[in-house]
Amino acid sequence: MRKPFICGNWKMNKNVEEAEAMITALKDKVKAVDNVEMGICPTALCLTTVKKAAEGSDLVTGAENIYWKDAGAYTGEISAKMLADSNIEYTIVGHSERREIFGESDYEVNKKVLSALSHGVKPIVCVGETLEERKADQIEAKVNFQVDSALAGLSEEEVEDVVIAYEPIWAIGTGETASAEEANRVIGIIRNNIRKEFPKAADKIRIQYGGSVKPHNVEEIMAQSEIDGALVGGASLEADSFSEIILKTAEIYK
Ligand SMILES: O=C[C@H](O)COP(=O)(O)O
Repeated sequence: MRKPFICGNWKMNKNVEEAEAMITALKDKVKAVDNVEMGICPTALCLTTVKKAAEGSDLVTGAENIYWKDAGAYTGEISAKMLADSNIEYTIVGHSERREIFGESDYEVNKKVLSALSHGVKPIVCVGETLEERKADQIEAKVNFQVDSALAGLSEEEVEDVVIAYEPIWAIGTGETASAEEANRVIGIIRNNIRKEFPKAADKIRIQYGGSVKPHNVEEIMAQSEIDGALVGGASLEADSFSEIILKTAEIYK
């Protein structure tokens, strides 16, 4: 069985003091959990604070974005090598906000995935369709293209270390979710597509759902057979709501 992964994406929220306080509160609430991988992706400014505050717990830390070069004249960027040097385990790559607001392409997403893996940092690759694409029956074409592009050039072993987050763009921060069955259906499509090129990795790779995951809907989502966790935005900002999501997932996987 794949170990579920519940990961918070704080986006551009929390200063250093708030980050430390939240992790201190969270780690106490989830200290008994051993069957769910738990993580937080804070801003670059708070990465080492979160890492340090999480010491003594099973919480892992991830960046929200990287650039694919190791070092150099790339103002404003951080590299996978820098994350690895600070023992940061994960990085989100290709979040829809980065694709839409900052124009990040599938080509860049692939370069970032390759760079992350080359430094032992696990990428959480976000994919998902817009409402227009959903209405035009293009969900499958869109997510499979994004996943194929992101995984281009990877070995089967490397694919096992990747996490995919299926986040329908229309469900992010809107309070709207894909029904649990629909999320499960699309995630099944993604897994079957991965199976064509990576038959062994397809059953091992974890595919999360993201988009308005909250304490009140997480049980339904996590009860689905293809869904291996959640990438949580808004509800990861408070220790109470995020720990509730983790504890309910742990209960389902008992
Ligand atoms: O990365 C997380 C997603 O964008 C979901 O955000 P949300 O839970 O606030 O809808």
